[in-house]
Amino acid sequence: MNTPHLPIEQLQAWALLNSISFAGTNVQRIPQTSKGFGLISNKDRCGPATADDESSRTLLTVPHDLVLNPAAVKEYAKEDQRFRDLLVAVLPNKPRWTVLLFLLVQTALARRGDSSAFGVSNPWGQYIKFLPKQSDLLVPTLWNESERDLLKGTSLESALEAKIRTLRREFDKVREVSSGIPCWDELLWEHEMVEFRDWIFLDAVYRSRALGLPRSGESMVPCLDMVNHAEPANAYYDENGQDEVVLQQFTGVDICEGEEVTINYGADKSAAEMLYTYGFLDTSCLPPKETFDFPLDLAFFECPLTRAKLAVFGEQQPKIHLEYDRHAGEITPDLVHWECPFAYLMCLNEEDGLKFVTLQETDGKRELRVQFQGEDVTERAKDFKTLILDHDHRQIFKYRVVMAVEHSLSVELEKVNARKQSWSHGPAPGVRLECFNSARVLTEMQRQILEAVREKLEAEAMELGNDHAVRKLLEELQGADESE
Ligand SMILES: C[S@@+](CC[C@H](N)C(=O)[O-])C[C@H]1O[C@@H](n2cnc3c(N)ncnc32)[C@H](O)[C@@H]1O
Repeated sequence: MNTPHLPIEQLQAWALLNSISFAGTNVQRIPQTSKGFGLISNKDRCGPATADDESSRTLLTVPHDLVLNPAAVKEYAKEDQRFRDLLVAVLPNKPRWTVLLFLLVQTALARRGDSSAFGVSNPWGQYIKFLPKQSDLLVPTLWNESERDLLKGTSLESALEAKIRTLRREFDKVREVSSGIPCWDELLWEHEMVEFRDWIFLDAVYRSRALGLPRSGESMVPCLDMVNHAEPANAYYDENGQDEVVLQQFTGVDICEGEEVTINYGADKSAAEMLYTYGFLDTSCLPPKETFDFPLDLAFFECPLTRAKLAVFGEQQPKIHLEYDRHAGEITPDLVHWECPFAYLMCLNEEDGLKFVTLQETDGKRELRVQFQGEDVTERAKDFKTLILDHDHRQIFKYRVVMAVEHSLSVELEKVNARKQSWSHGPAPGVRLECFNSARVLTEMQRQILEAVREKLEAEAMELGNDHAVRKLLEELQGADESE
């Protein structure tokens, strides 16, 4: 079901009604781009040389009570008994979830049309009608299956799968709990007013439009969330002495009549993060450090202790973290860096001095502890890279780690390389050009980094292979293979 939309020309009237002031700016569609709407200056503005004259630099002011964040939703719930019941029943365990629940209810009310029977009306009930349509939001959780396939072999493949699983769990819980409350069952489910795709959409909306306010924290601010990203940007947001959210022109920066007003969504965000969060990649201003994670392939170790190792490490899907220092130059093995703390624990066995014990606590609970060379090291489970340094076989352990990480990266590279040819054919039917282009840029960038890390790992394996103990181990393994 679609949410009714309001033409963007009506935004000024909605803003006036809610005491938002645009100071010589207005929201318009940005032509010849896939940006959607943006904020445009209606006049020439010479950037003041100093920060003193705050009011002349102000482009937009939004009252504090329109800011949407978990605290604001809790305030709203104080006035609206039925929503409060829903919140208490669902018991969202993450603050973000509280906001999504609020937006889901506003969506259902907007679709129903007559919301008078359903509690306290809220400006967001109208504002959500100015938000992009689901088909216009290019955040990858909303890409179709063929588009998502393009991200196979990139760091976003497993991140997206995990995210969709989490969203599914959340939505199922909302559905299960709210259908047990008659008024919410009627509004949300009786006429299938909302569905899973709405939950994915609202998550994408909040992720791509929330800003980190200095005092109020992560929040969505109506109208300010119409401002697009640029690097360098010509404006920034802040909270003033009256608790209002203000958009300010940078000192010393001019903005011409008709020019777009922009902010910076985060100078340190990697390409993958930009695509995941906002659905676009701006290759003209990539951050100095590119960082991303890949899952470590646990099957490689064929280890019966895997579950115990994961439990003491405290992660279910440990990652290999990769970094590339873009400012230092082209992508080469000496400018890339890898980390995988779990692999150092994963590569150890009982014969290396690793032991798991369960302790009975005074309250009857049992606790899993890990020992290494006779010492309890549970609190240092993430630091086996250091713990192995005193061991006679440290070079062998490092060799195992390098081989395991190289194997995992090779699996990803194989997936990426398998699709290399298809990029030259352009997007397949049903794949949007913007998604195709973003996926191609991300894939190629990460492929080059993966190749450089793999080269580095090969060099590290070669160096470790010169170690006497490692050579002996390799000869033994080779002997065992030949005798099989
Ligand atoms: C905070 S909203 C900005 C308002 C949005 N353009 C709209 O029409 O509602 C963020 C979204 O705007 C788009 N966007 C912002 N900056 C962009 C840029 N530099 N290039 C392409 N899209 C951009 C992306 O779709 C992003 O998810």
